[in-house]
Amino acid sequence: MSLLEVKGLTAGYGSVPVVRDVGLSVERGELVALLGANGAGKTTTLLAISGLVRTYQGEIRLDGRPVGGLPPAHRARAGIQHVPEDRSLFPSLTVDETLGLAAGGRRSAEWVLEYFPALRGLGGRRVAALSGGEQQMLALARALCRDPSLLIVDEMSLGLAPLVVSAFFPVLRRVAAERGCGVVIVEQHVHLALRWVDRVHVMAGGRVVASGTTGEMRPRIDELTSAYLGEDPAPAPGVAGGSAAATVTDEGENDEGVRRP
Ligand SMILES: Nc1ncnc2c1ncn2[C@@H]1O[C@H](COP(=O)(O)OP(=O)(O)OP(=O)(O)O)[C@@H](O)[C@H]1O
Repeated sequence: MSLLEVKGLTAGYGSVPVVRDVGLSVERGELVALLGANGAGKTTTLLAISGLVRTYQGEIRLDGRPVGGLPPAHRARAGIQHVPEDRSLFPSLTVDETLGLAAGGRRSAEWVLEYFPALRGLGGRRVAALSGGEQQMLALARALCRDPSLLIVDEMSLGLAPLVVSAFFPVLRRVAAERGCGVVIVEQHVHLALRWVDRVHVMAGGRVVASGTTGEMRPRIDELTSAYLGEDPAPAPGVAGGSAAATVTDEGENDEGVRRP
């Protein structure tokens, strides 16, 4: 049984469906990328999985349990954590306050900081004073504080340099492997995603038009790019990967050298 199974999902805004008959799955410990050009329906699909937009038809199962009828807060309790495109952090809170609120006093956020050690030195800093990379780290760390079984990350790279983004992938791989959670990422850097994820779903016009393992999709990258994906804002030359703990303290810095296993 897959961790997440989505079948025949039709969802949208008001009375207008914008994604139709979407099917996808995520296994435990797996990184899955949702790729597609602007407006393809990636964000809407993720929002529908989290219960944040209207679903007209279809099935969403988490660990075999139907969650499609549950309100967003119940889906979150069931194990779904969503890092939205805008990260939705509170600018006036400090890093410690943000993580403390997310942990809700139930458990320490200490284990989360092992994945993001750069946040340790920033505990008293307000979100508004963090760099874009640090804010993304905090948004990911906040989501992990709830120990999700499914982590959804929309546009992880938005506003960040490819070098910074490449530092997050090995961390997510480690999280998935060590915590056994599934991770779904919308990523605009197609080549970067293909270097790190296990499986890919390509969306166009509100539908999933291609799916496969990274190994299956890599040889099709040119075909998929010209048909559906548009231009890839390709990673900077020489970006090979990042360390398994995000140490980005400012845009443009990371540890390099760890490749996808
Ligand atoms: N709040 C909304 N109300 C109505 N239509 C919307 C709304 N948000 C998005 N849409 C429309 O839904 C379609 C899919 O948008 P969506 O944001 O899901 O695509 P996307 O693949 O995530 O694109 P991008 O990469 O640009 O974020 C687009 O045509 C978009 O204009």
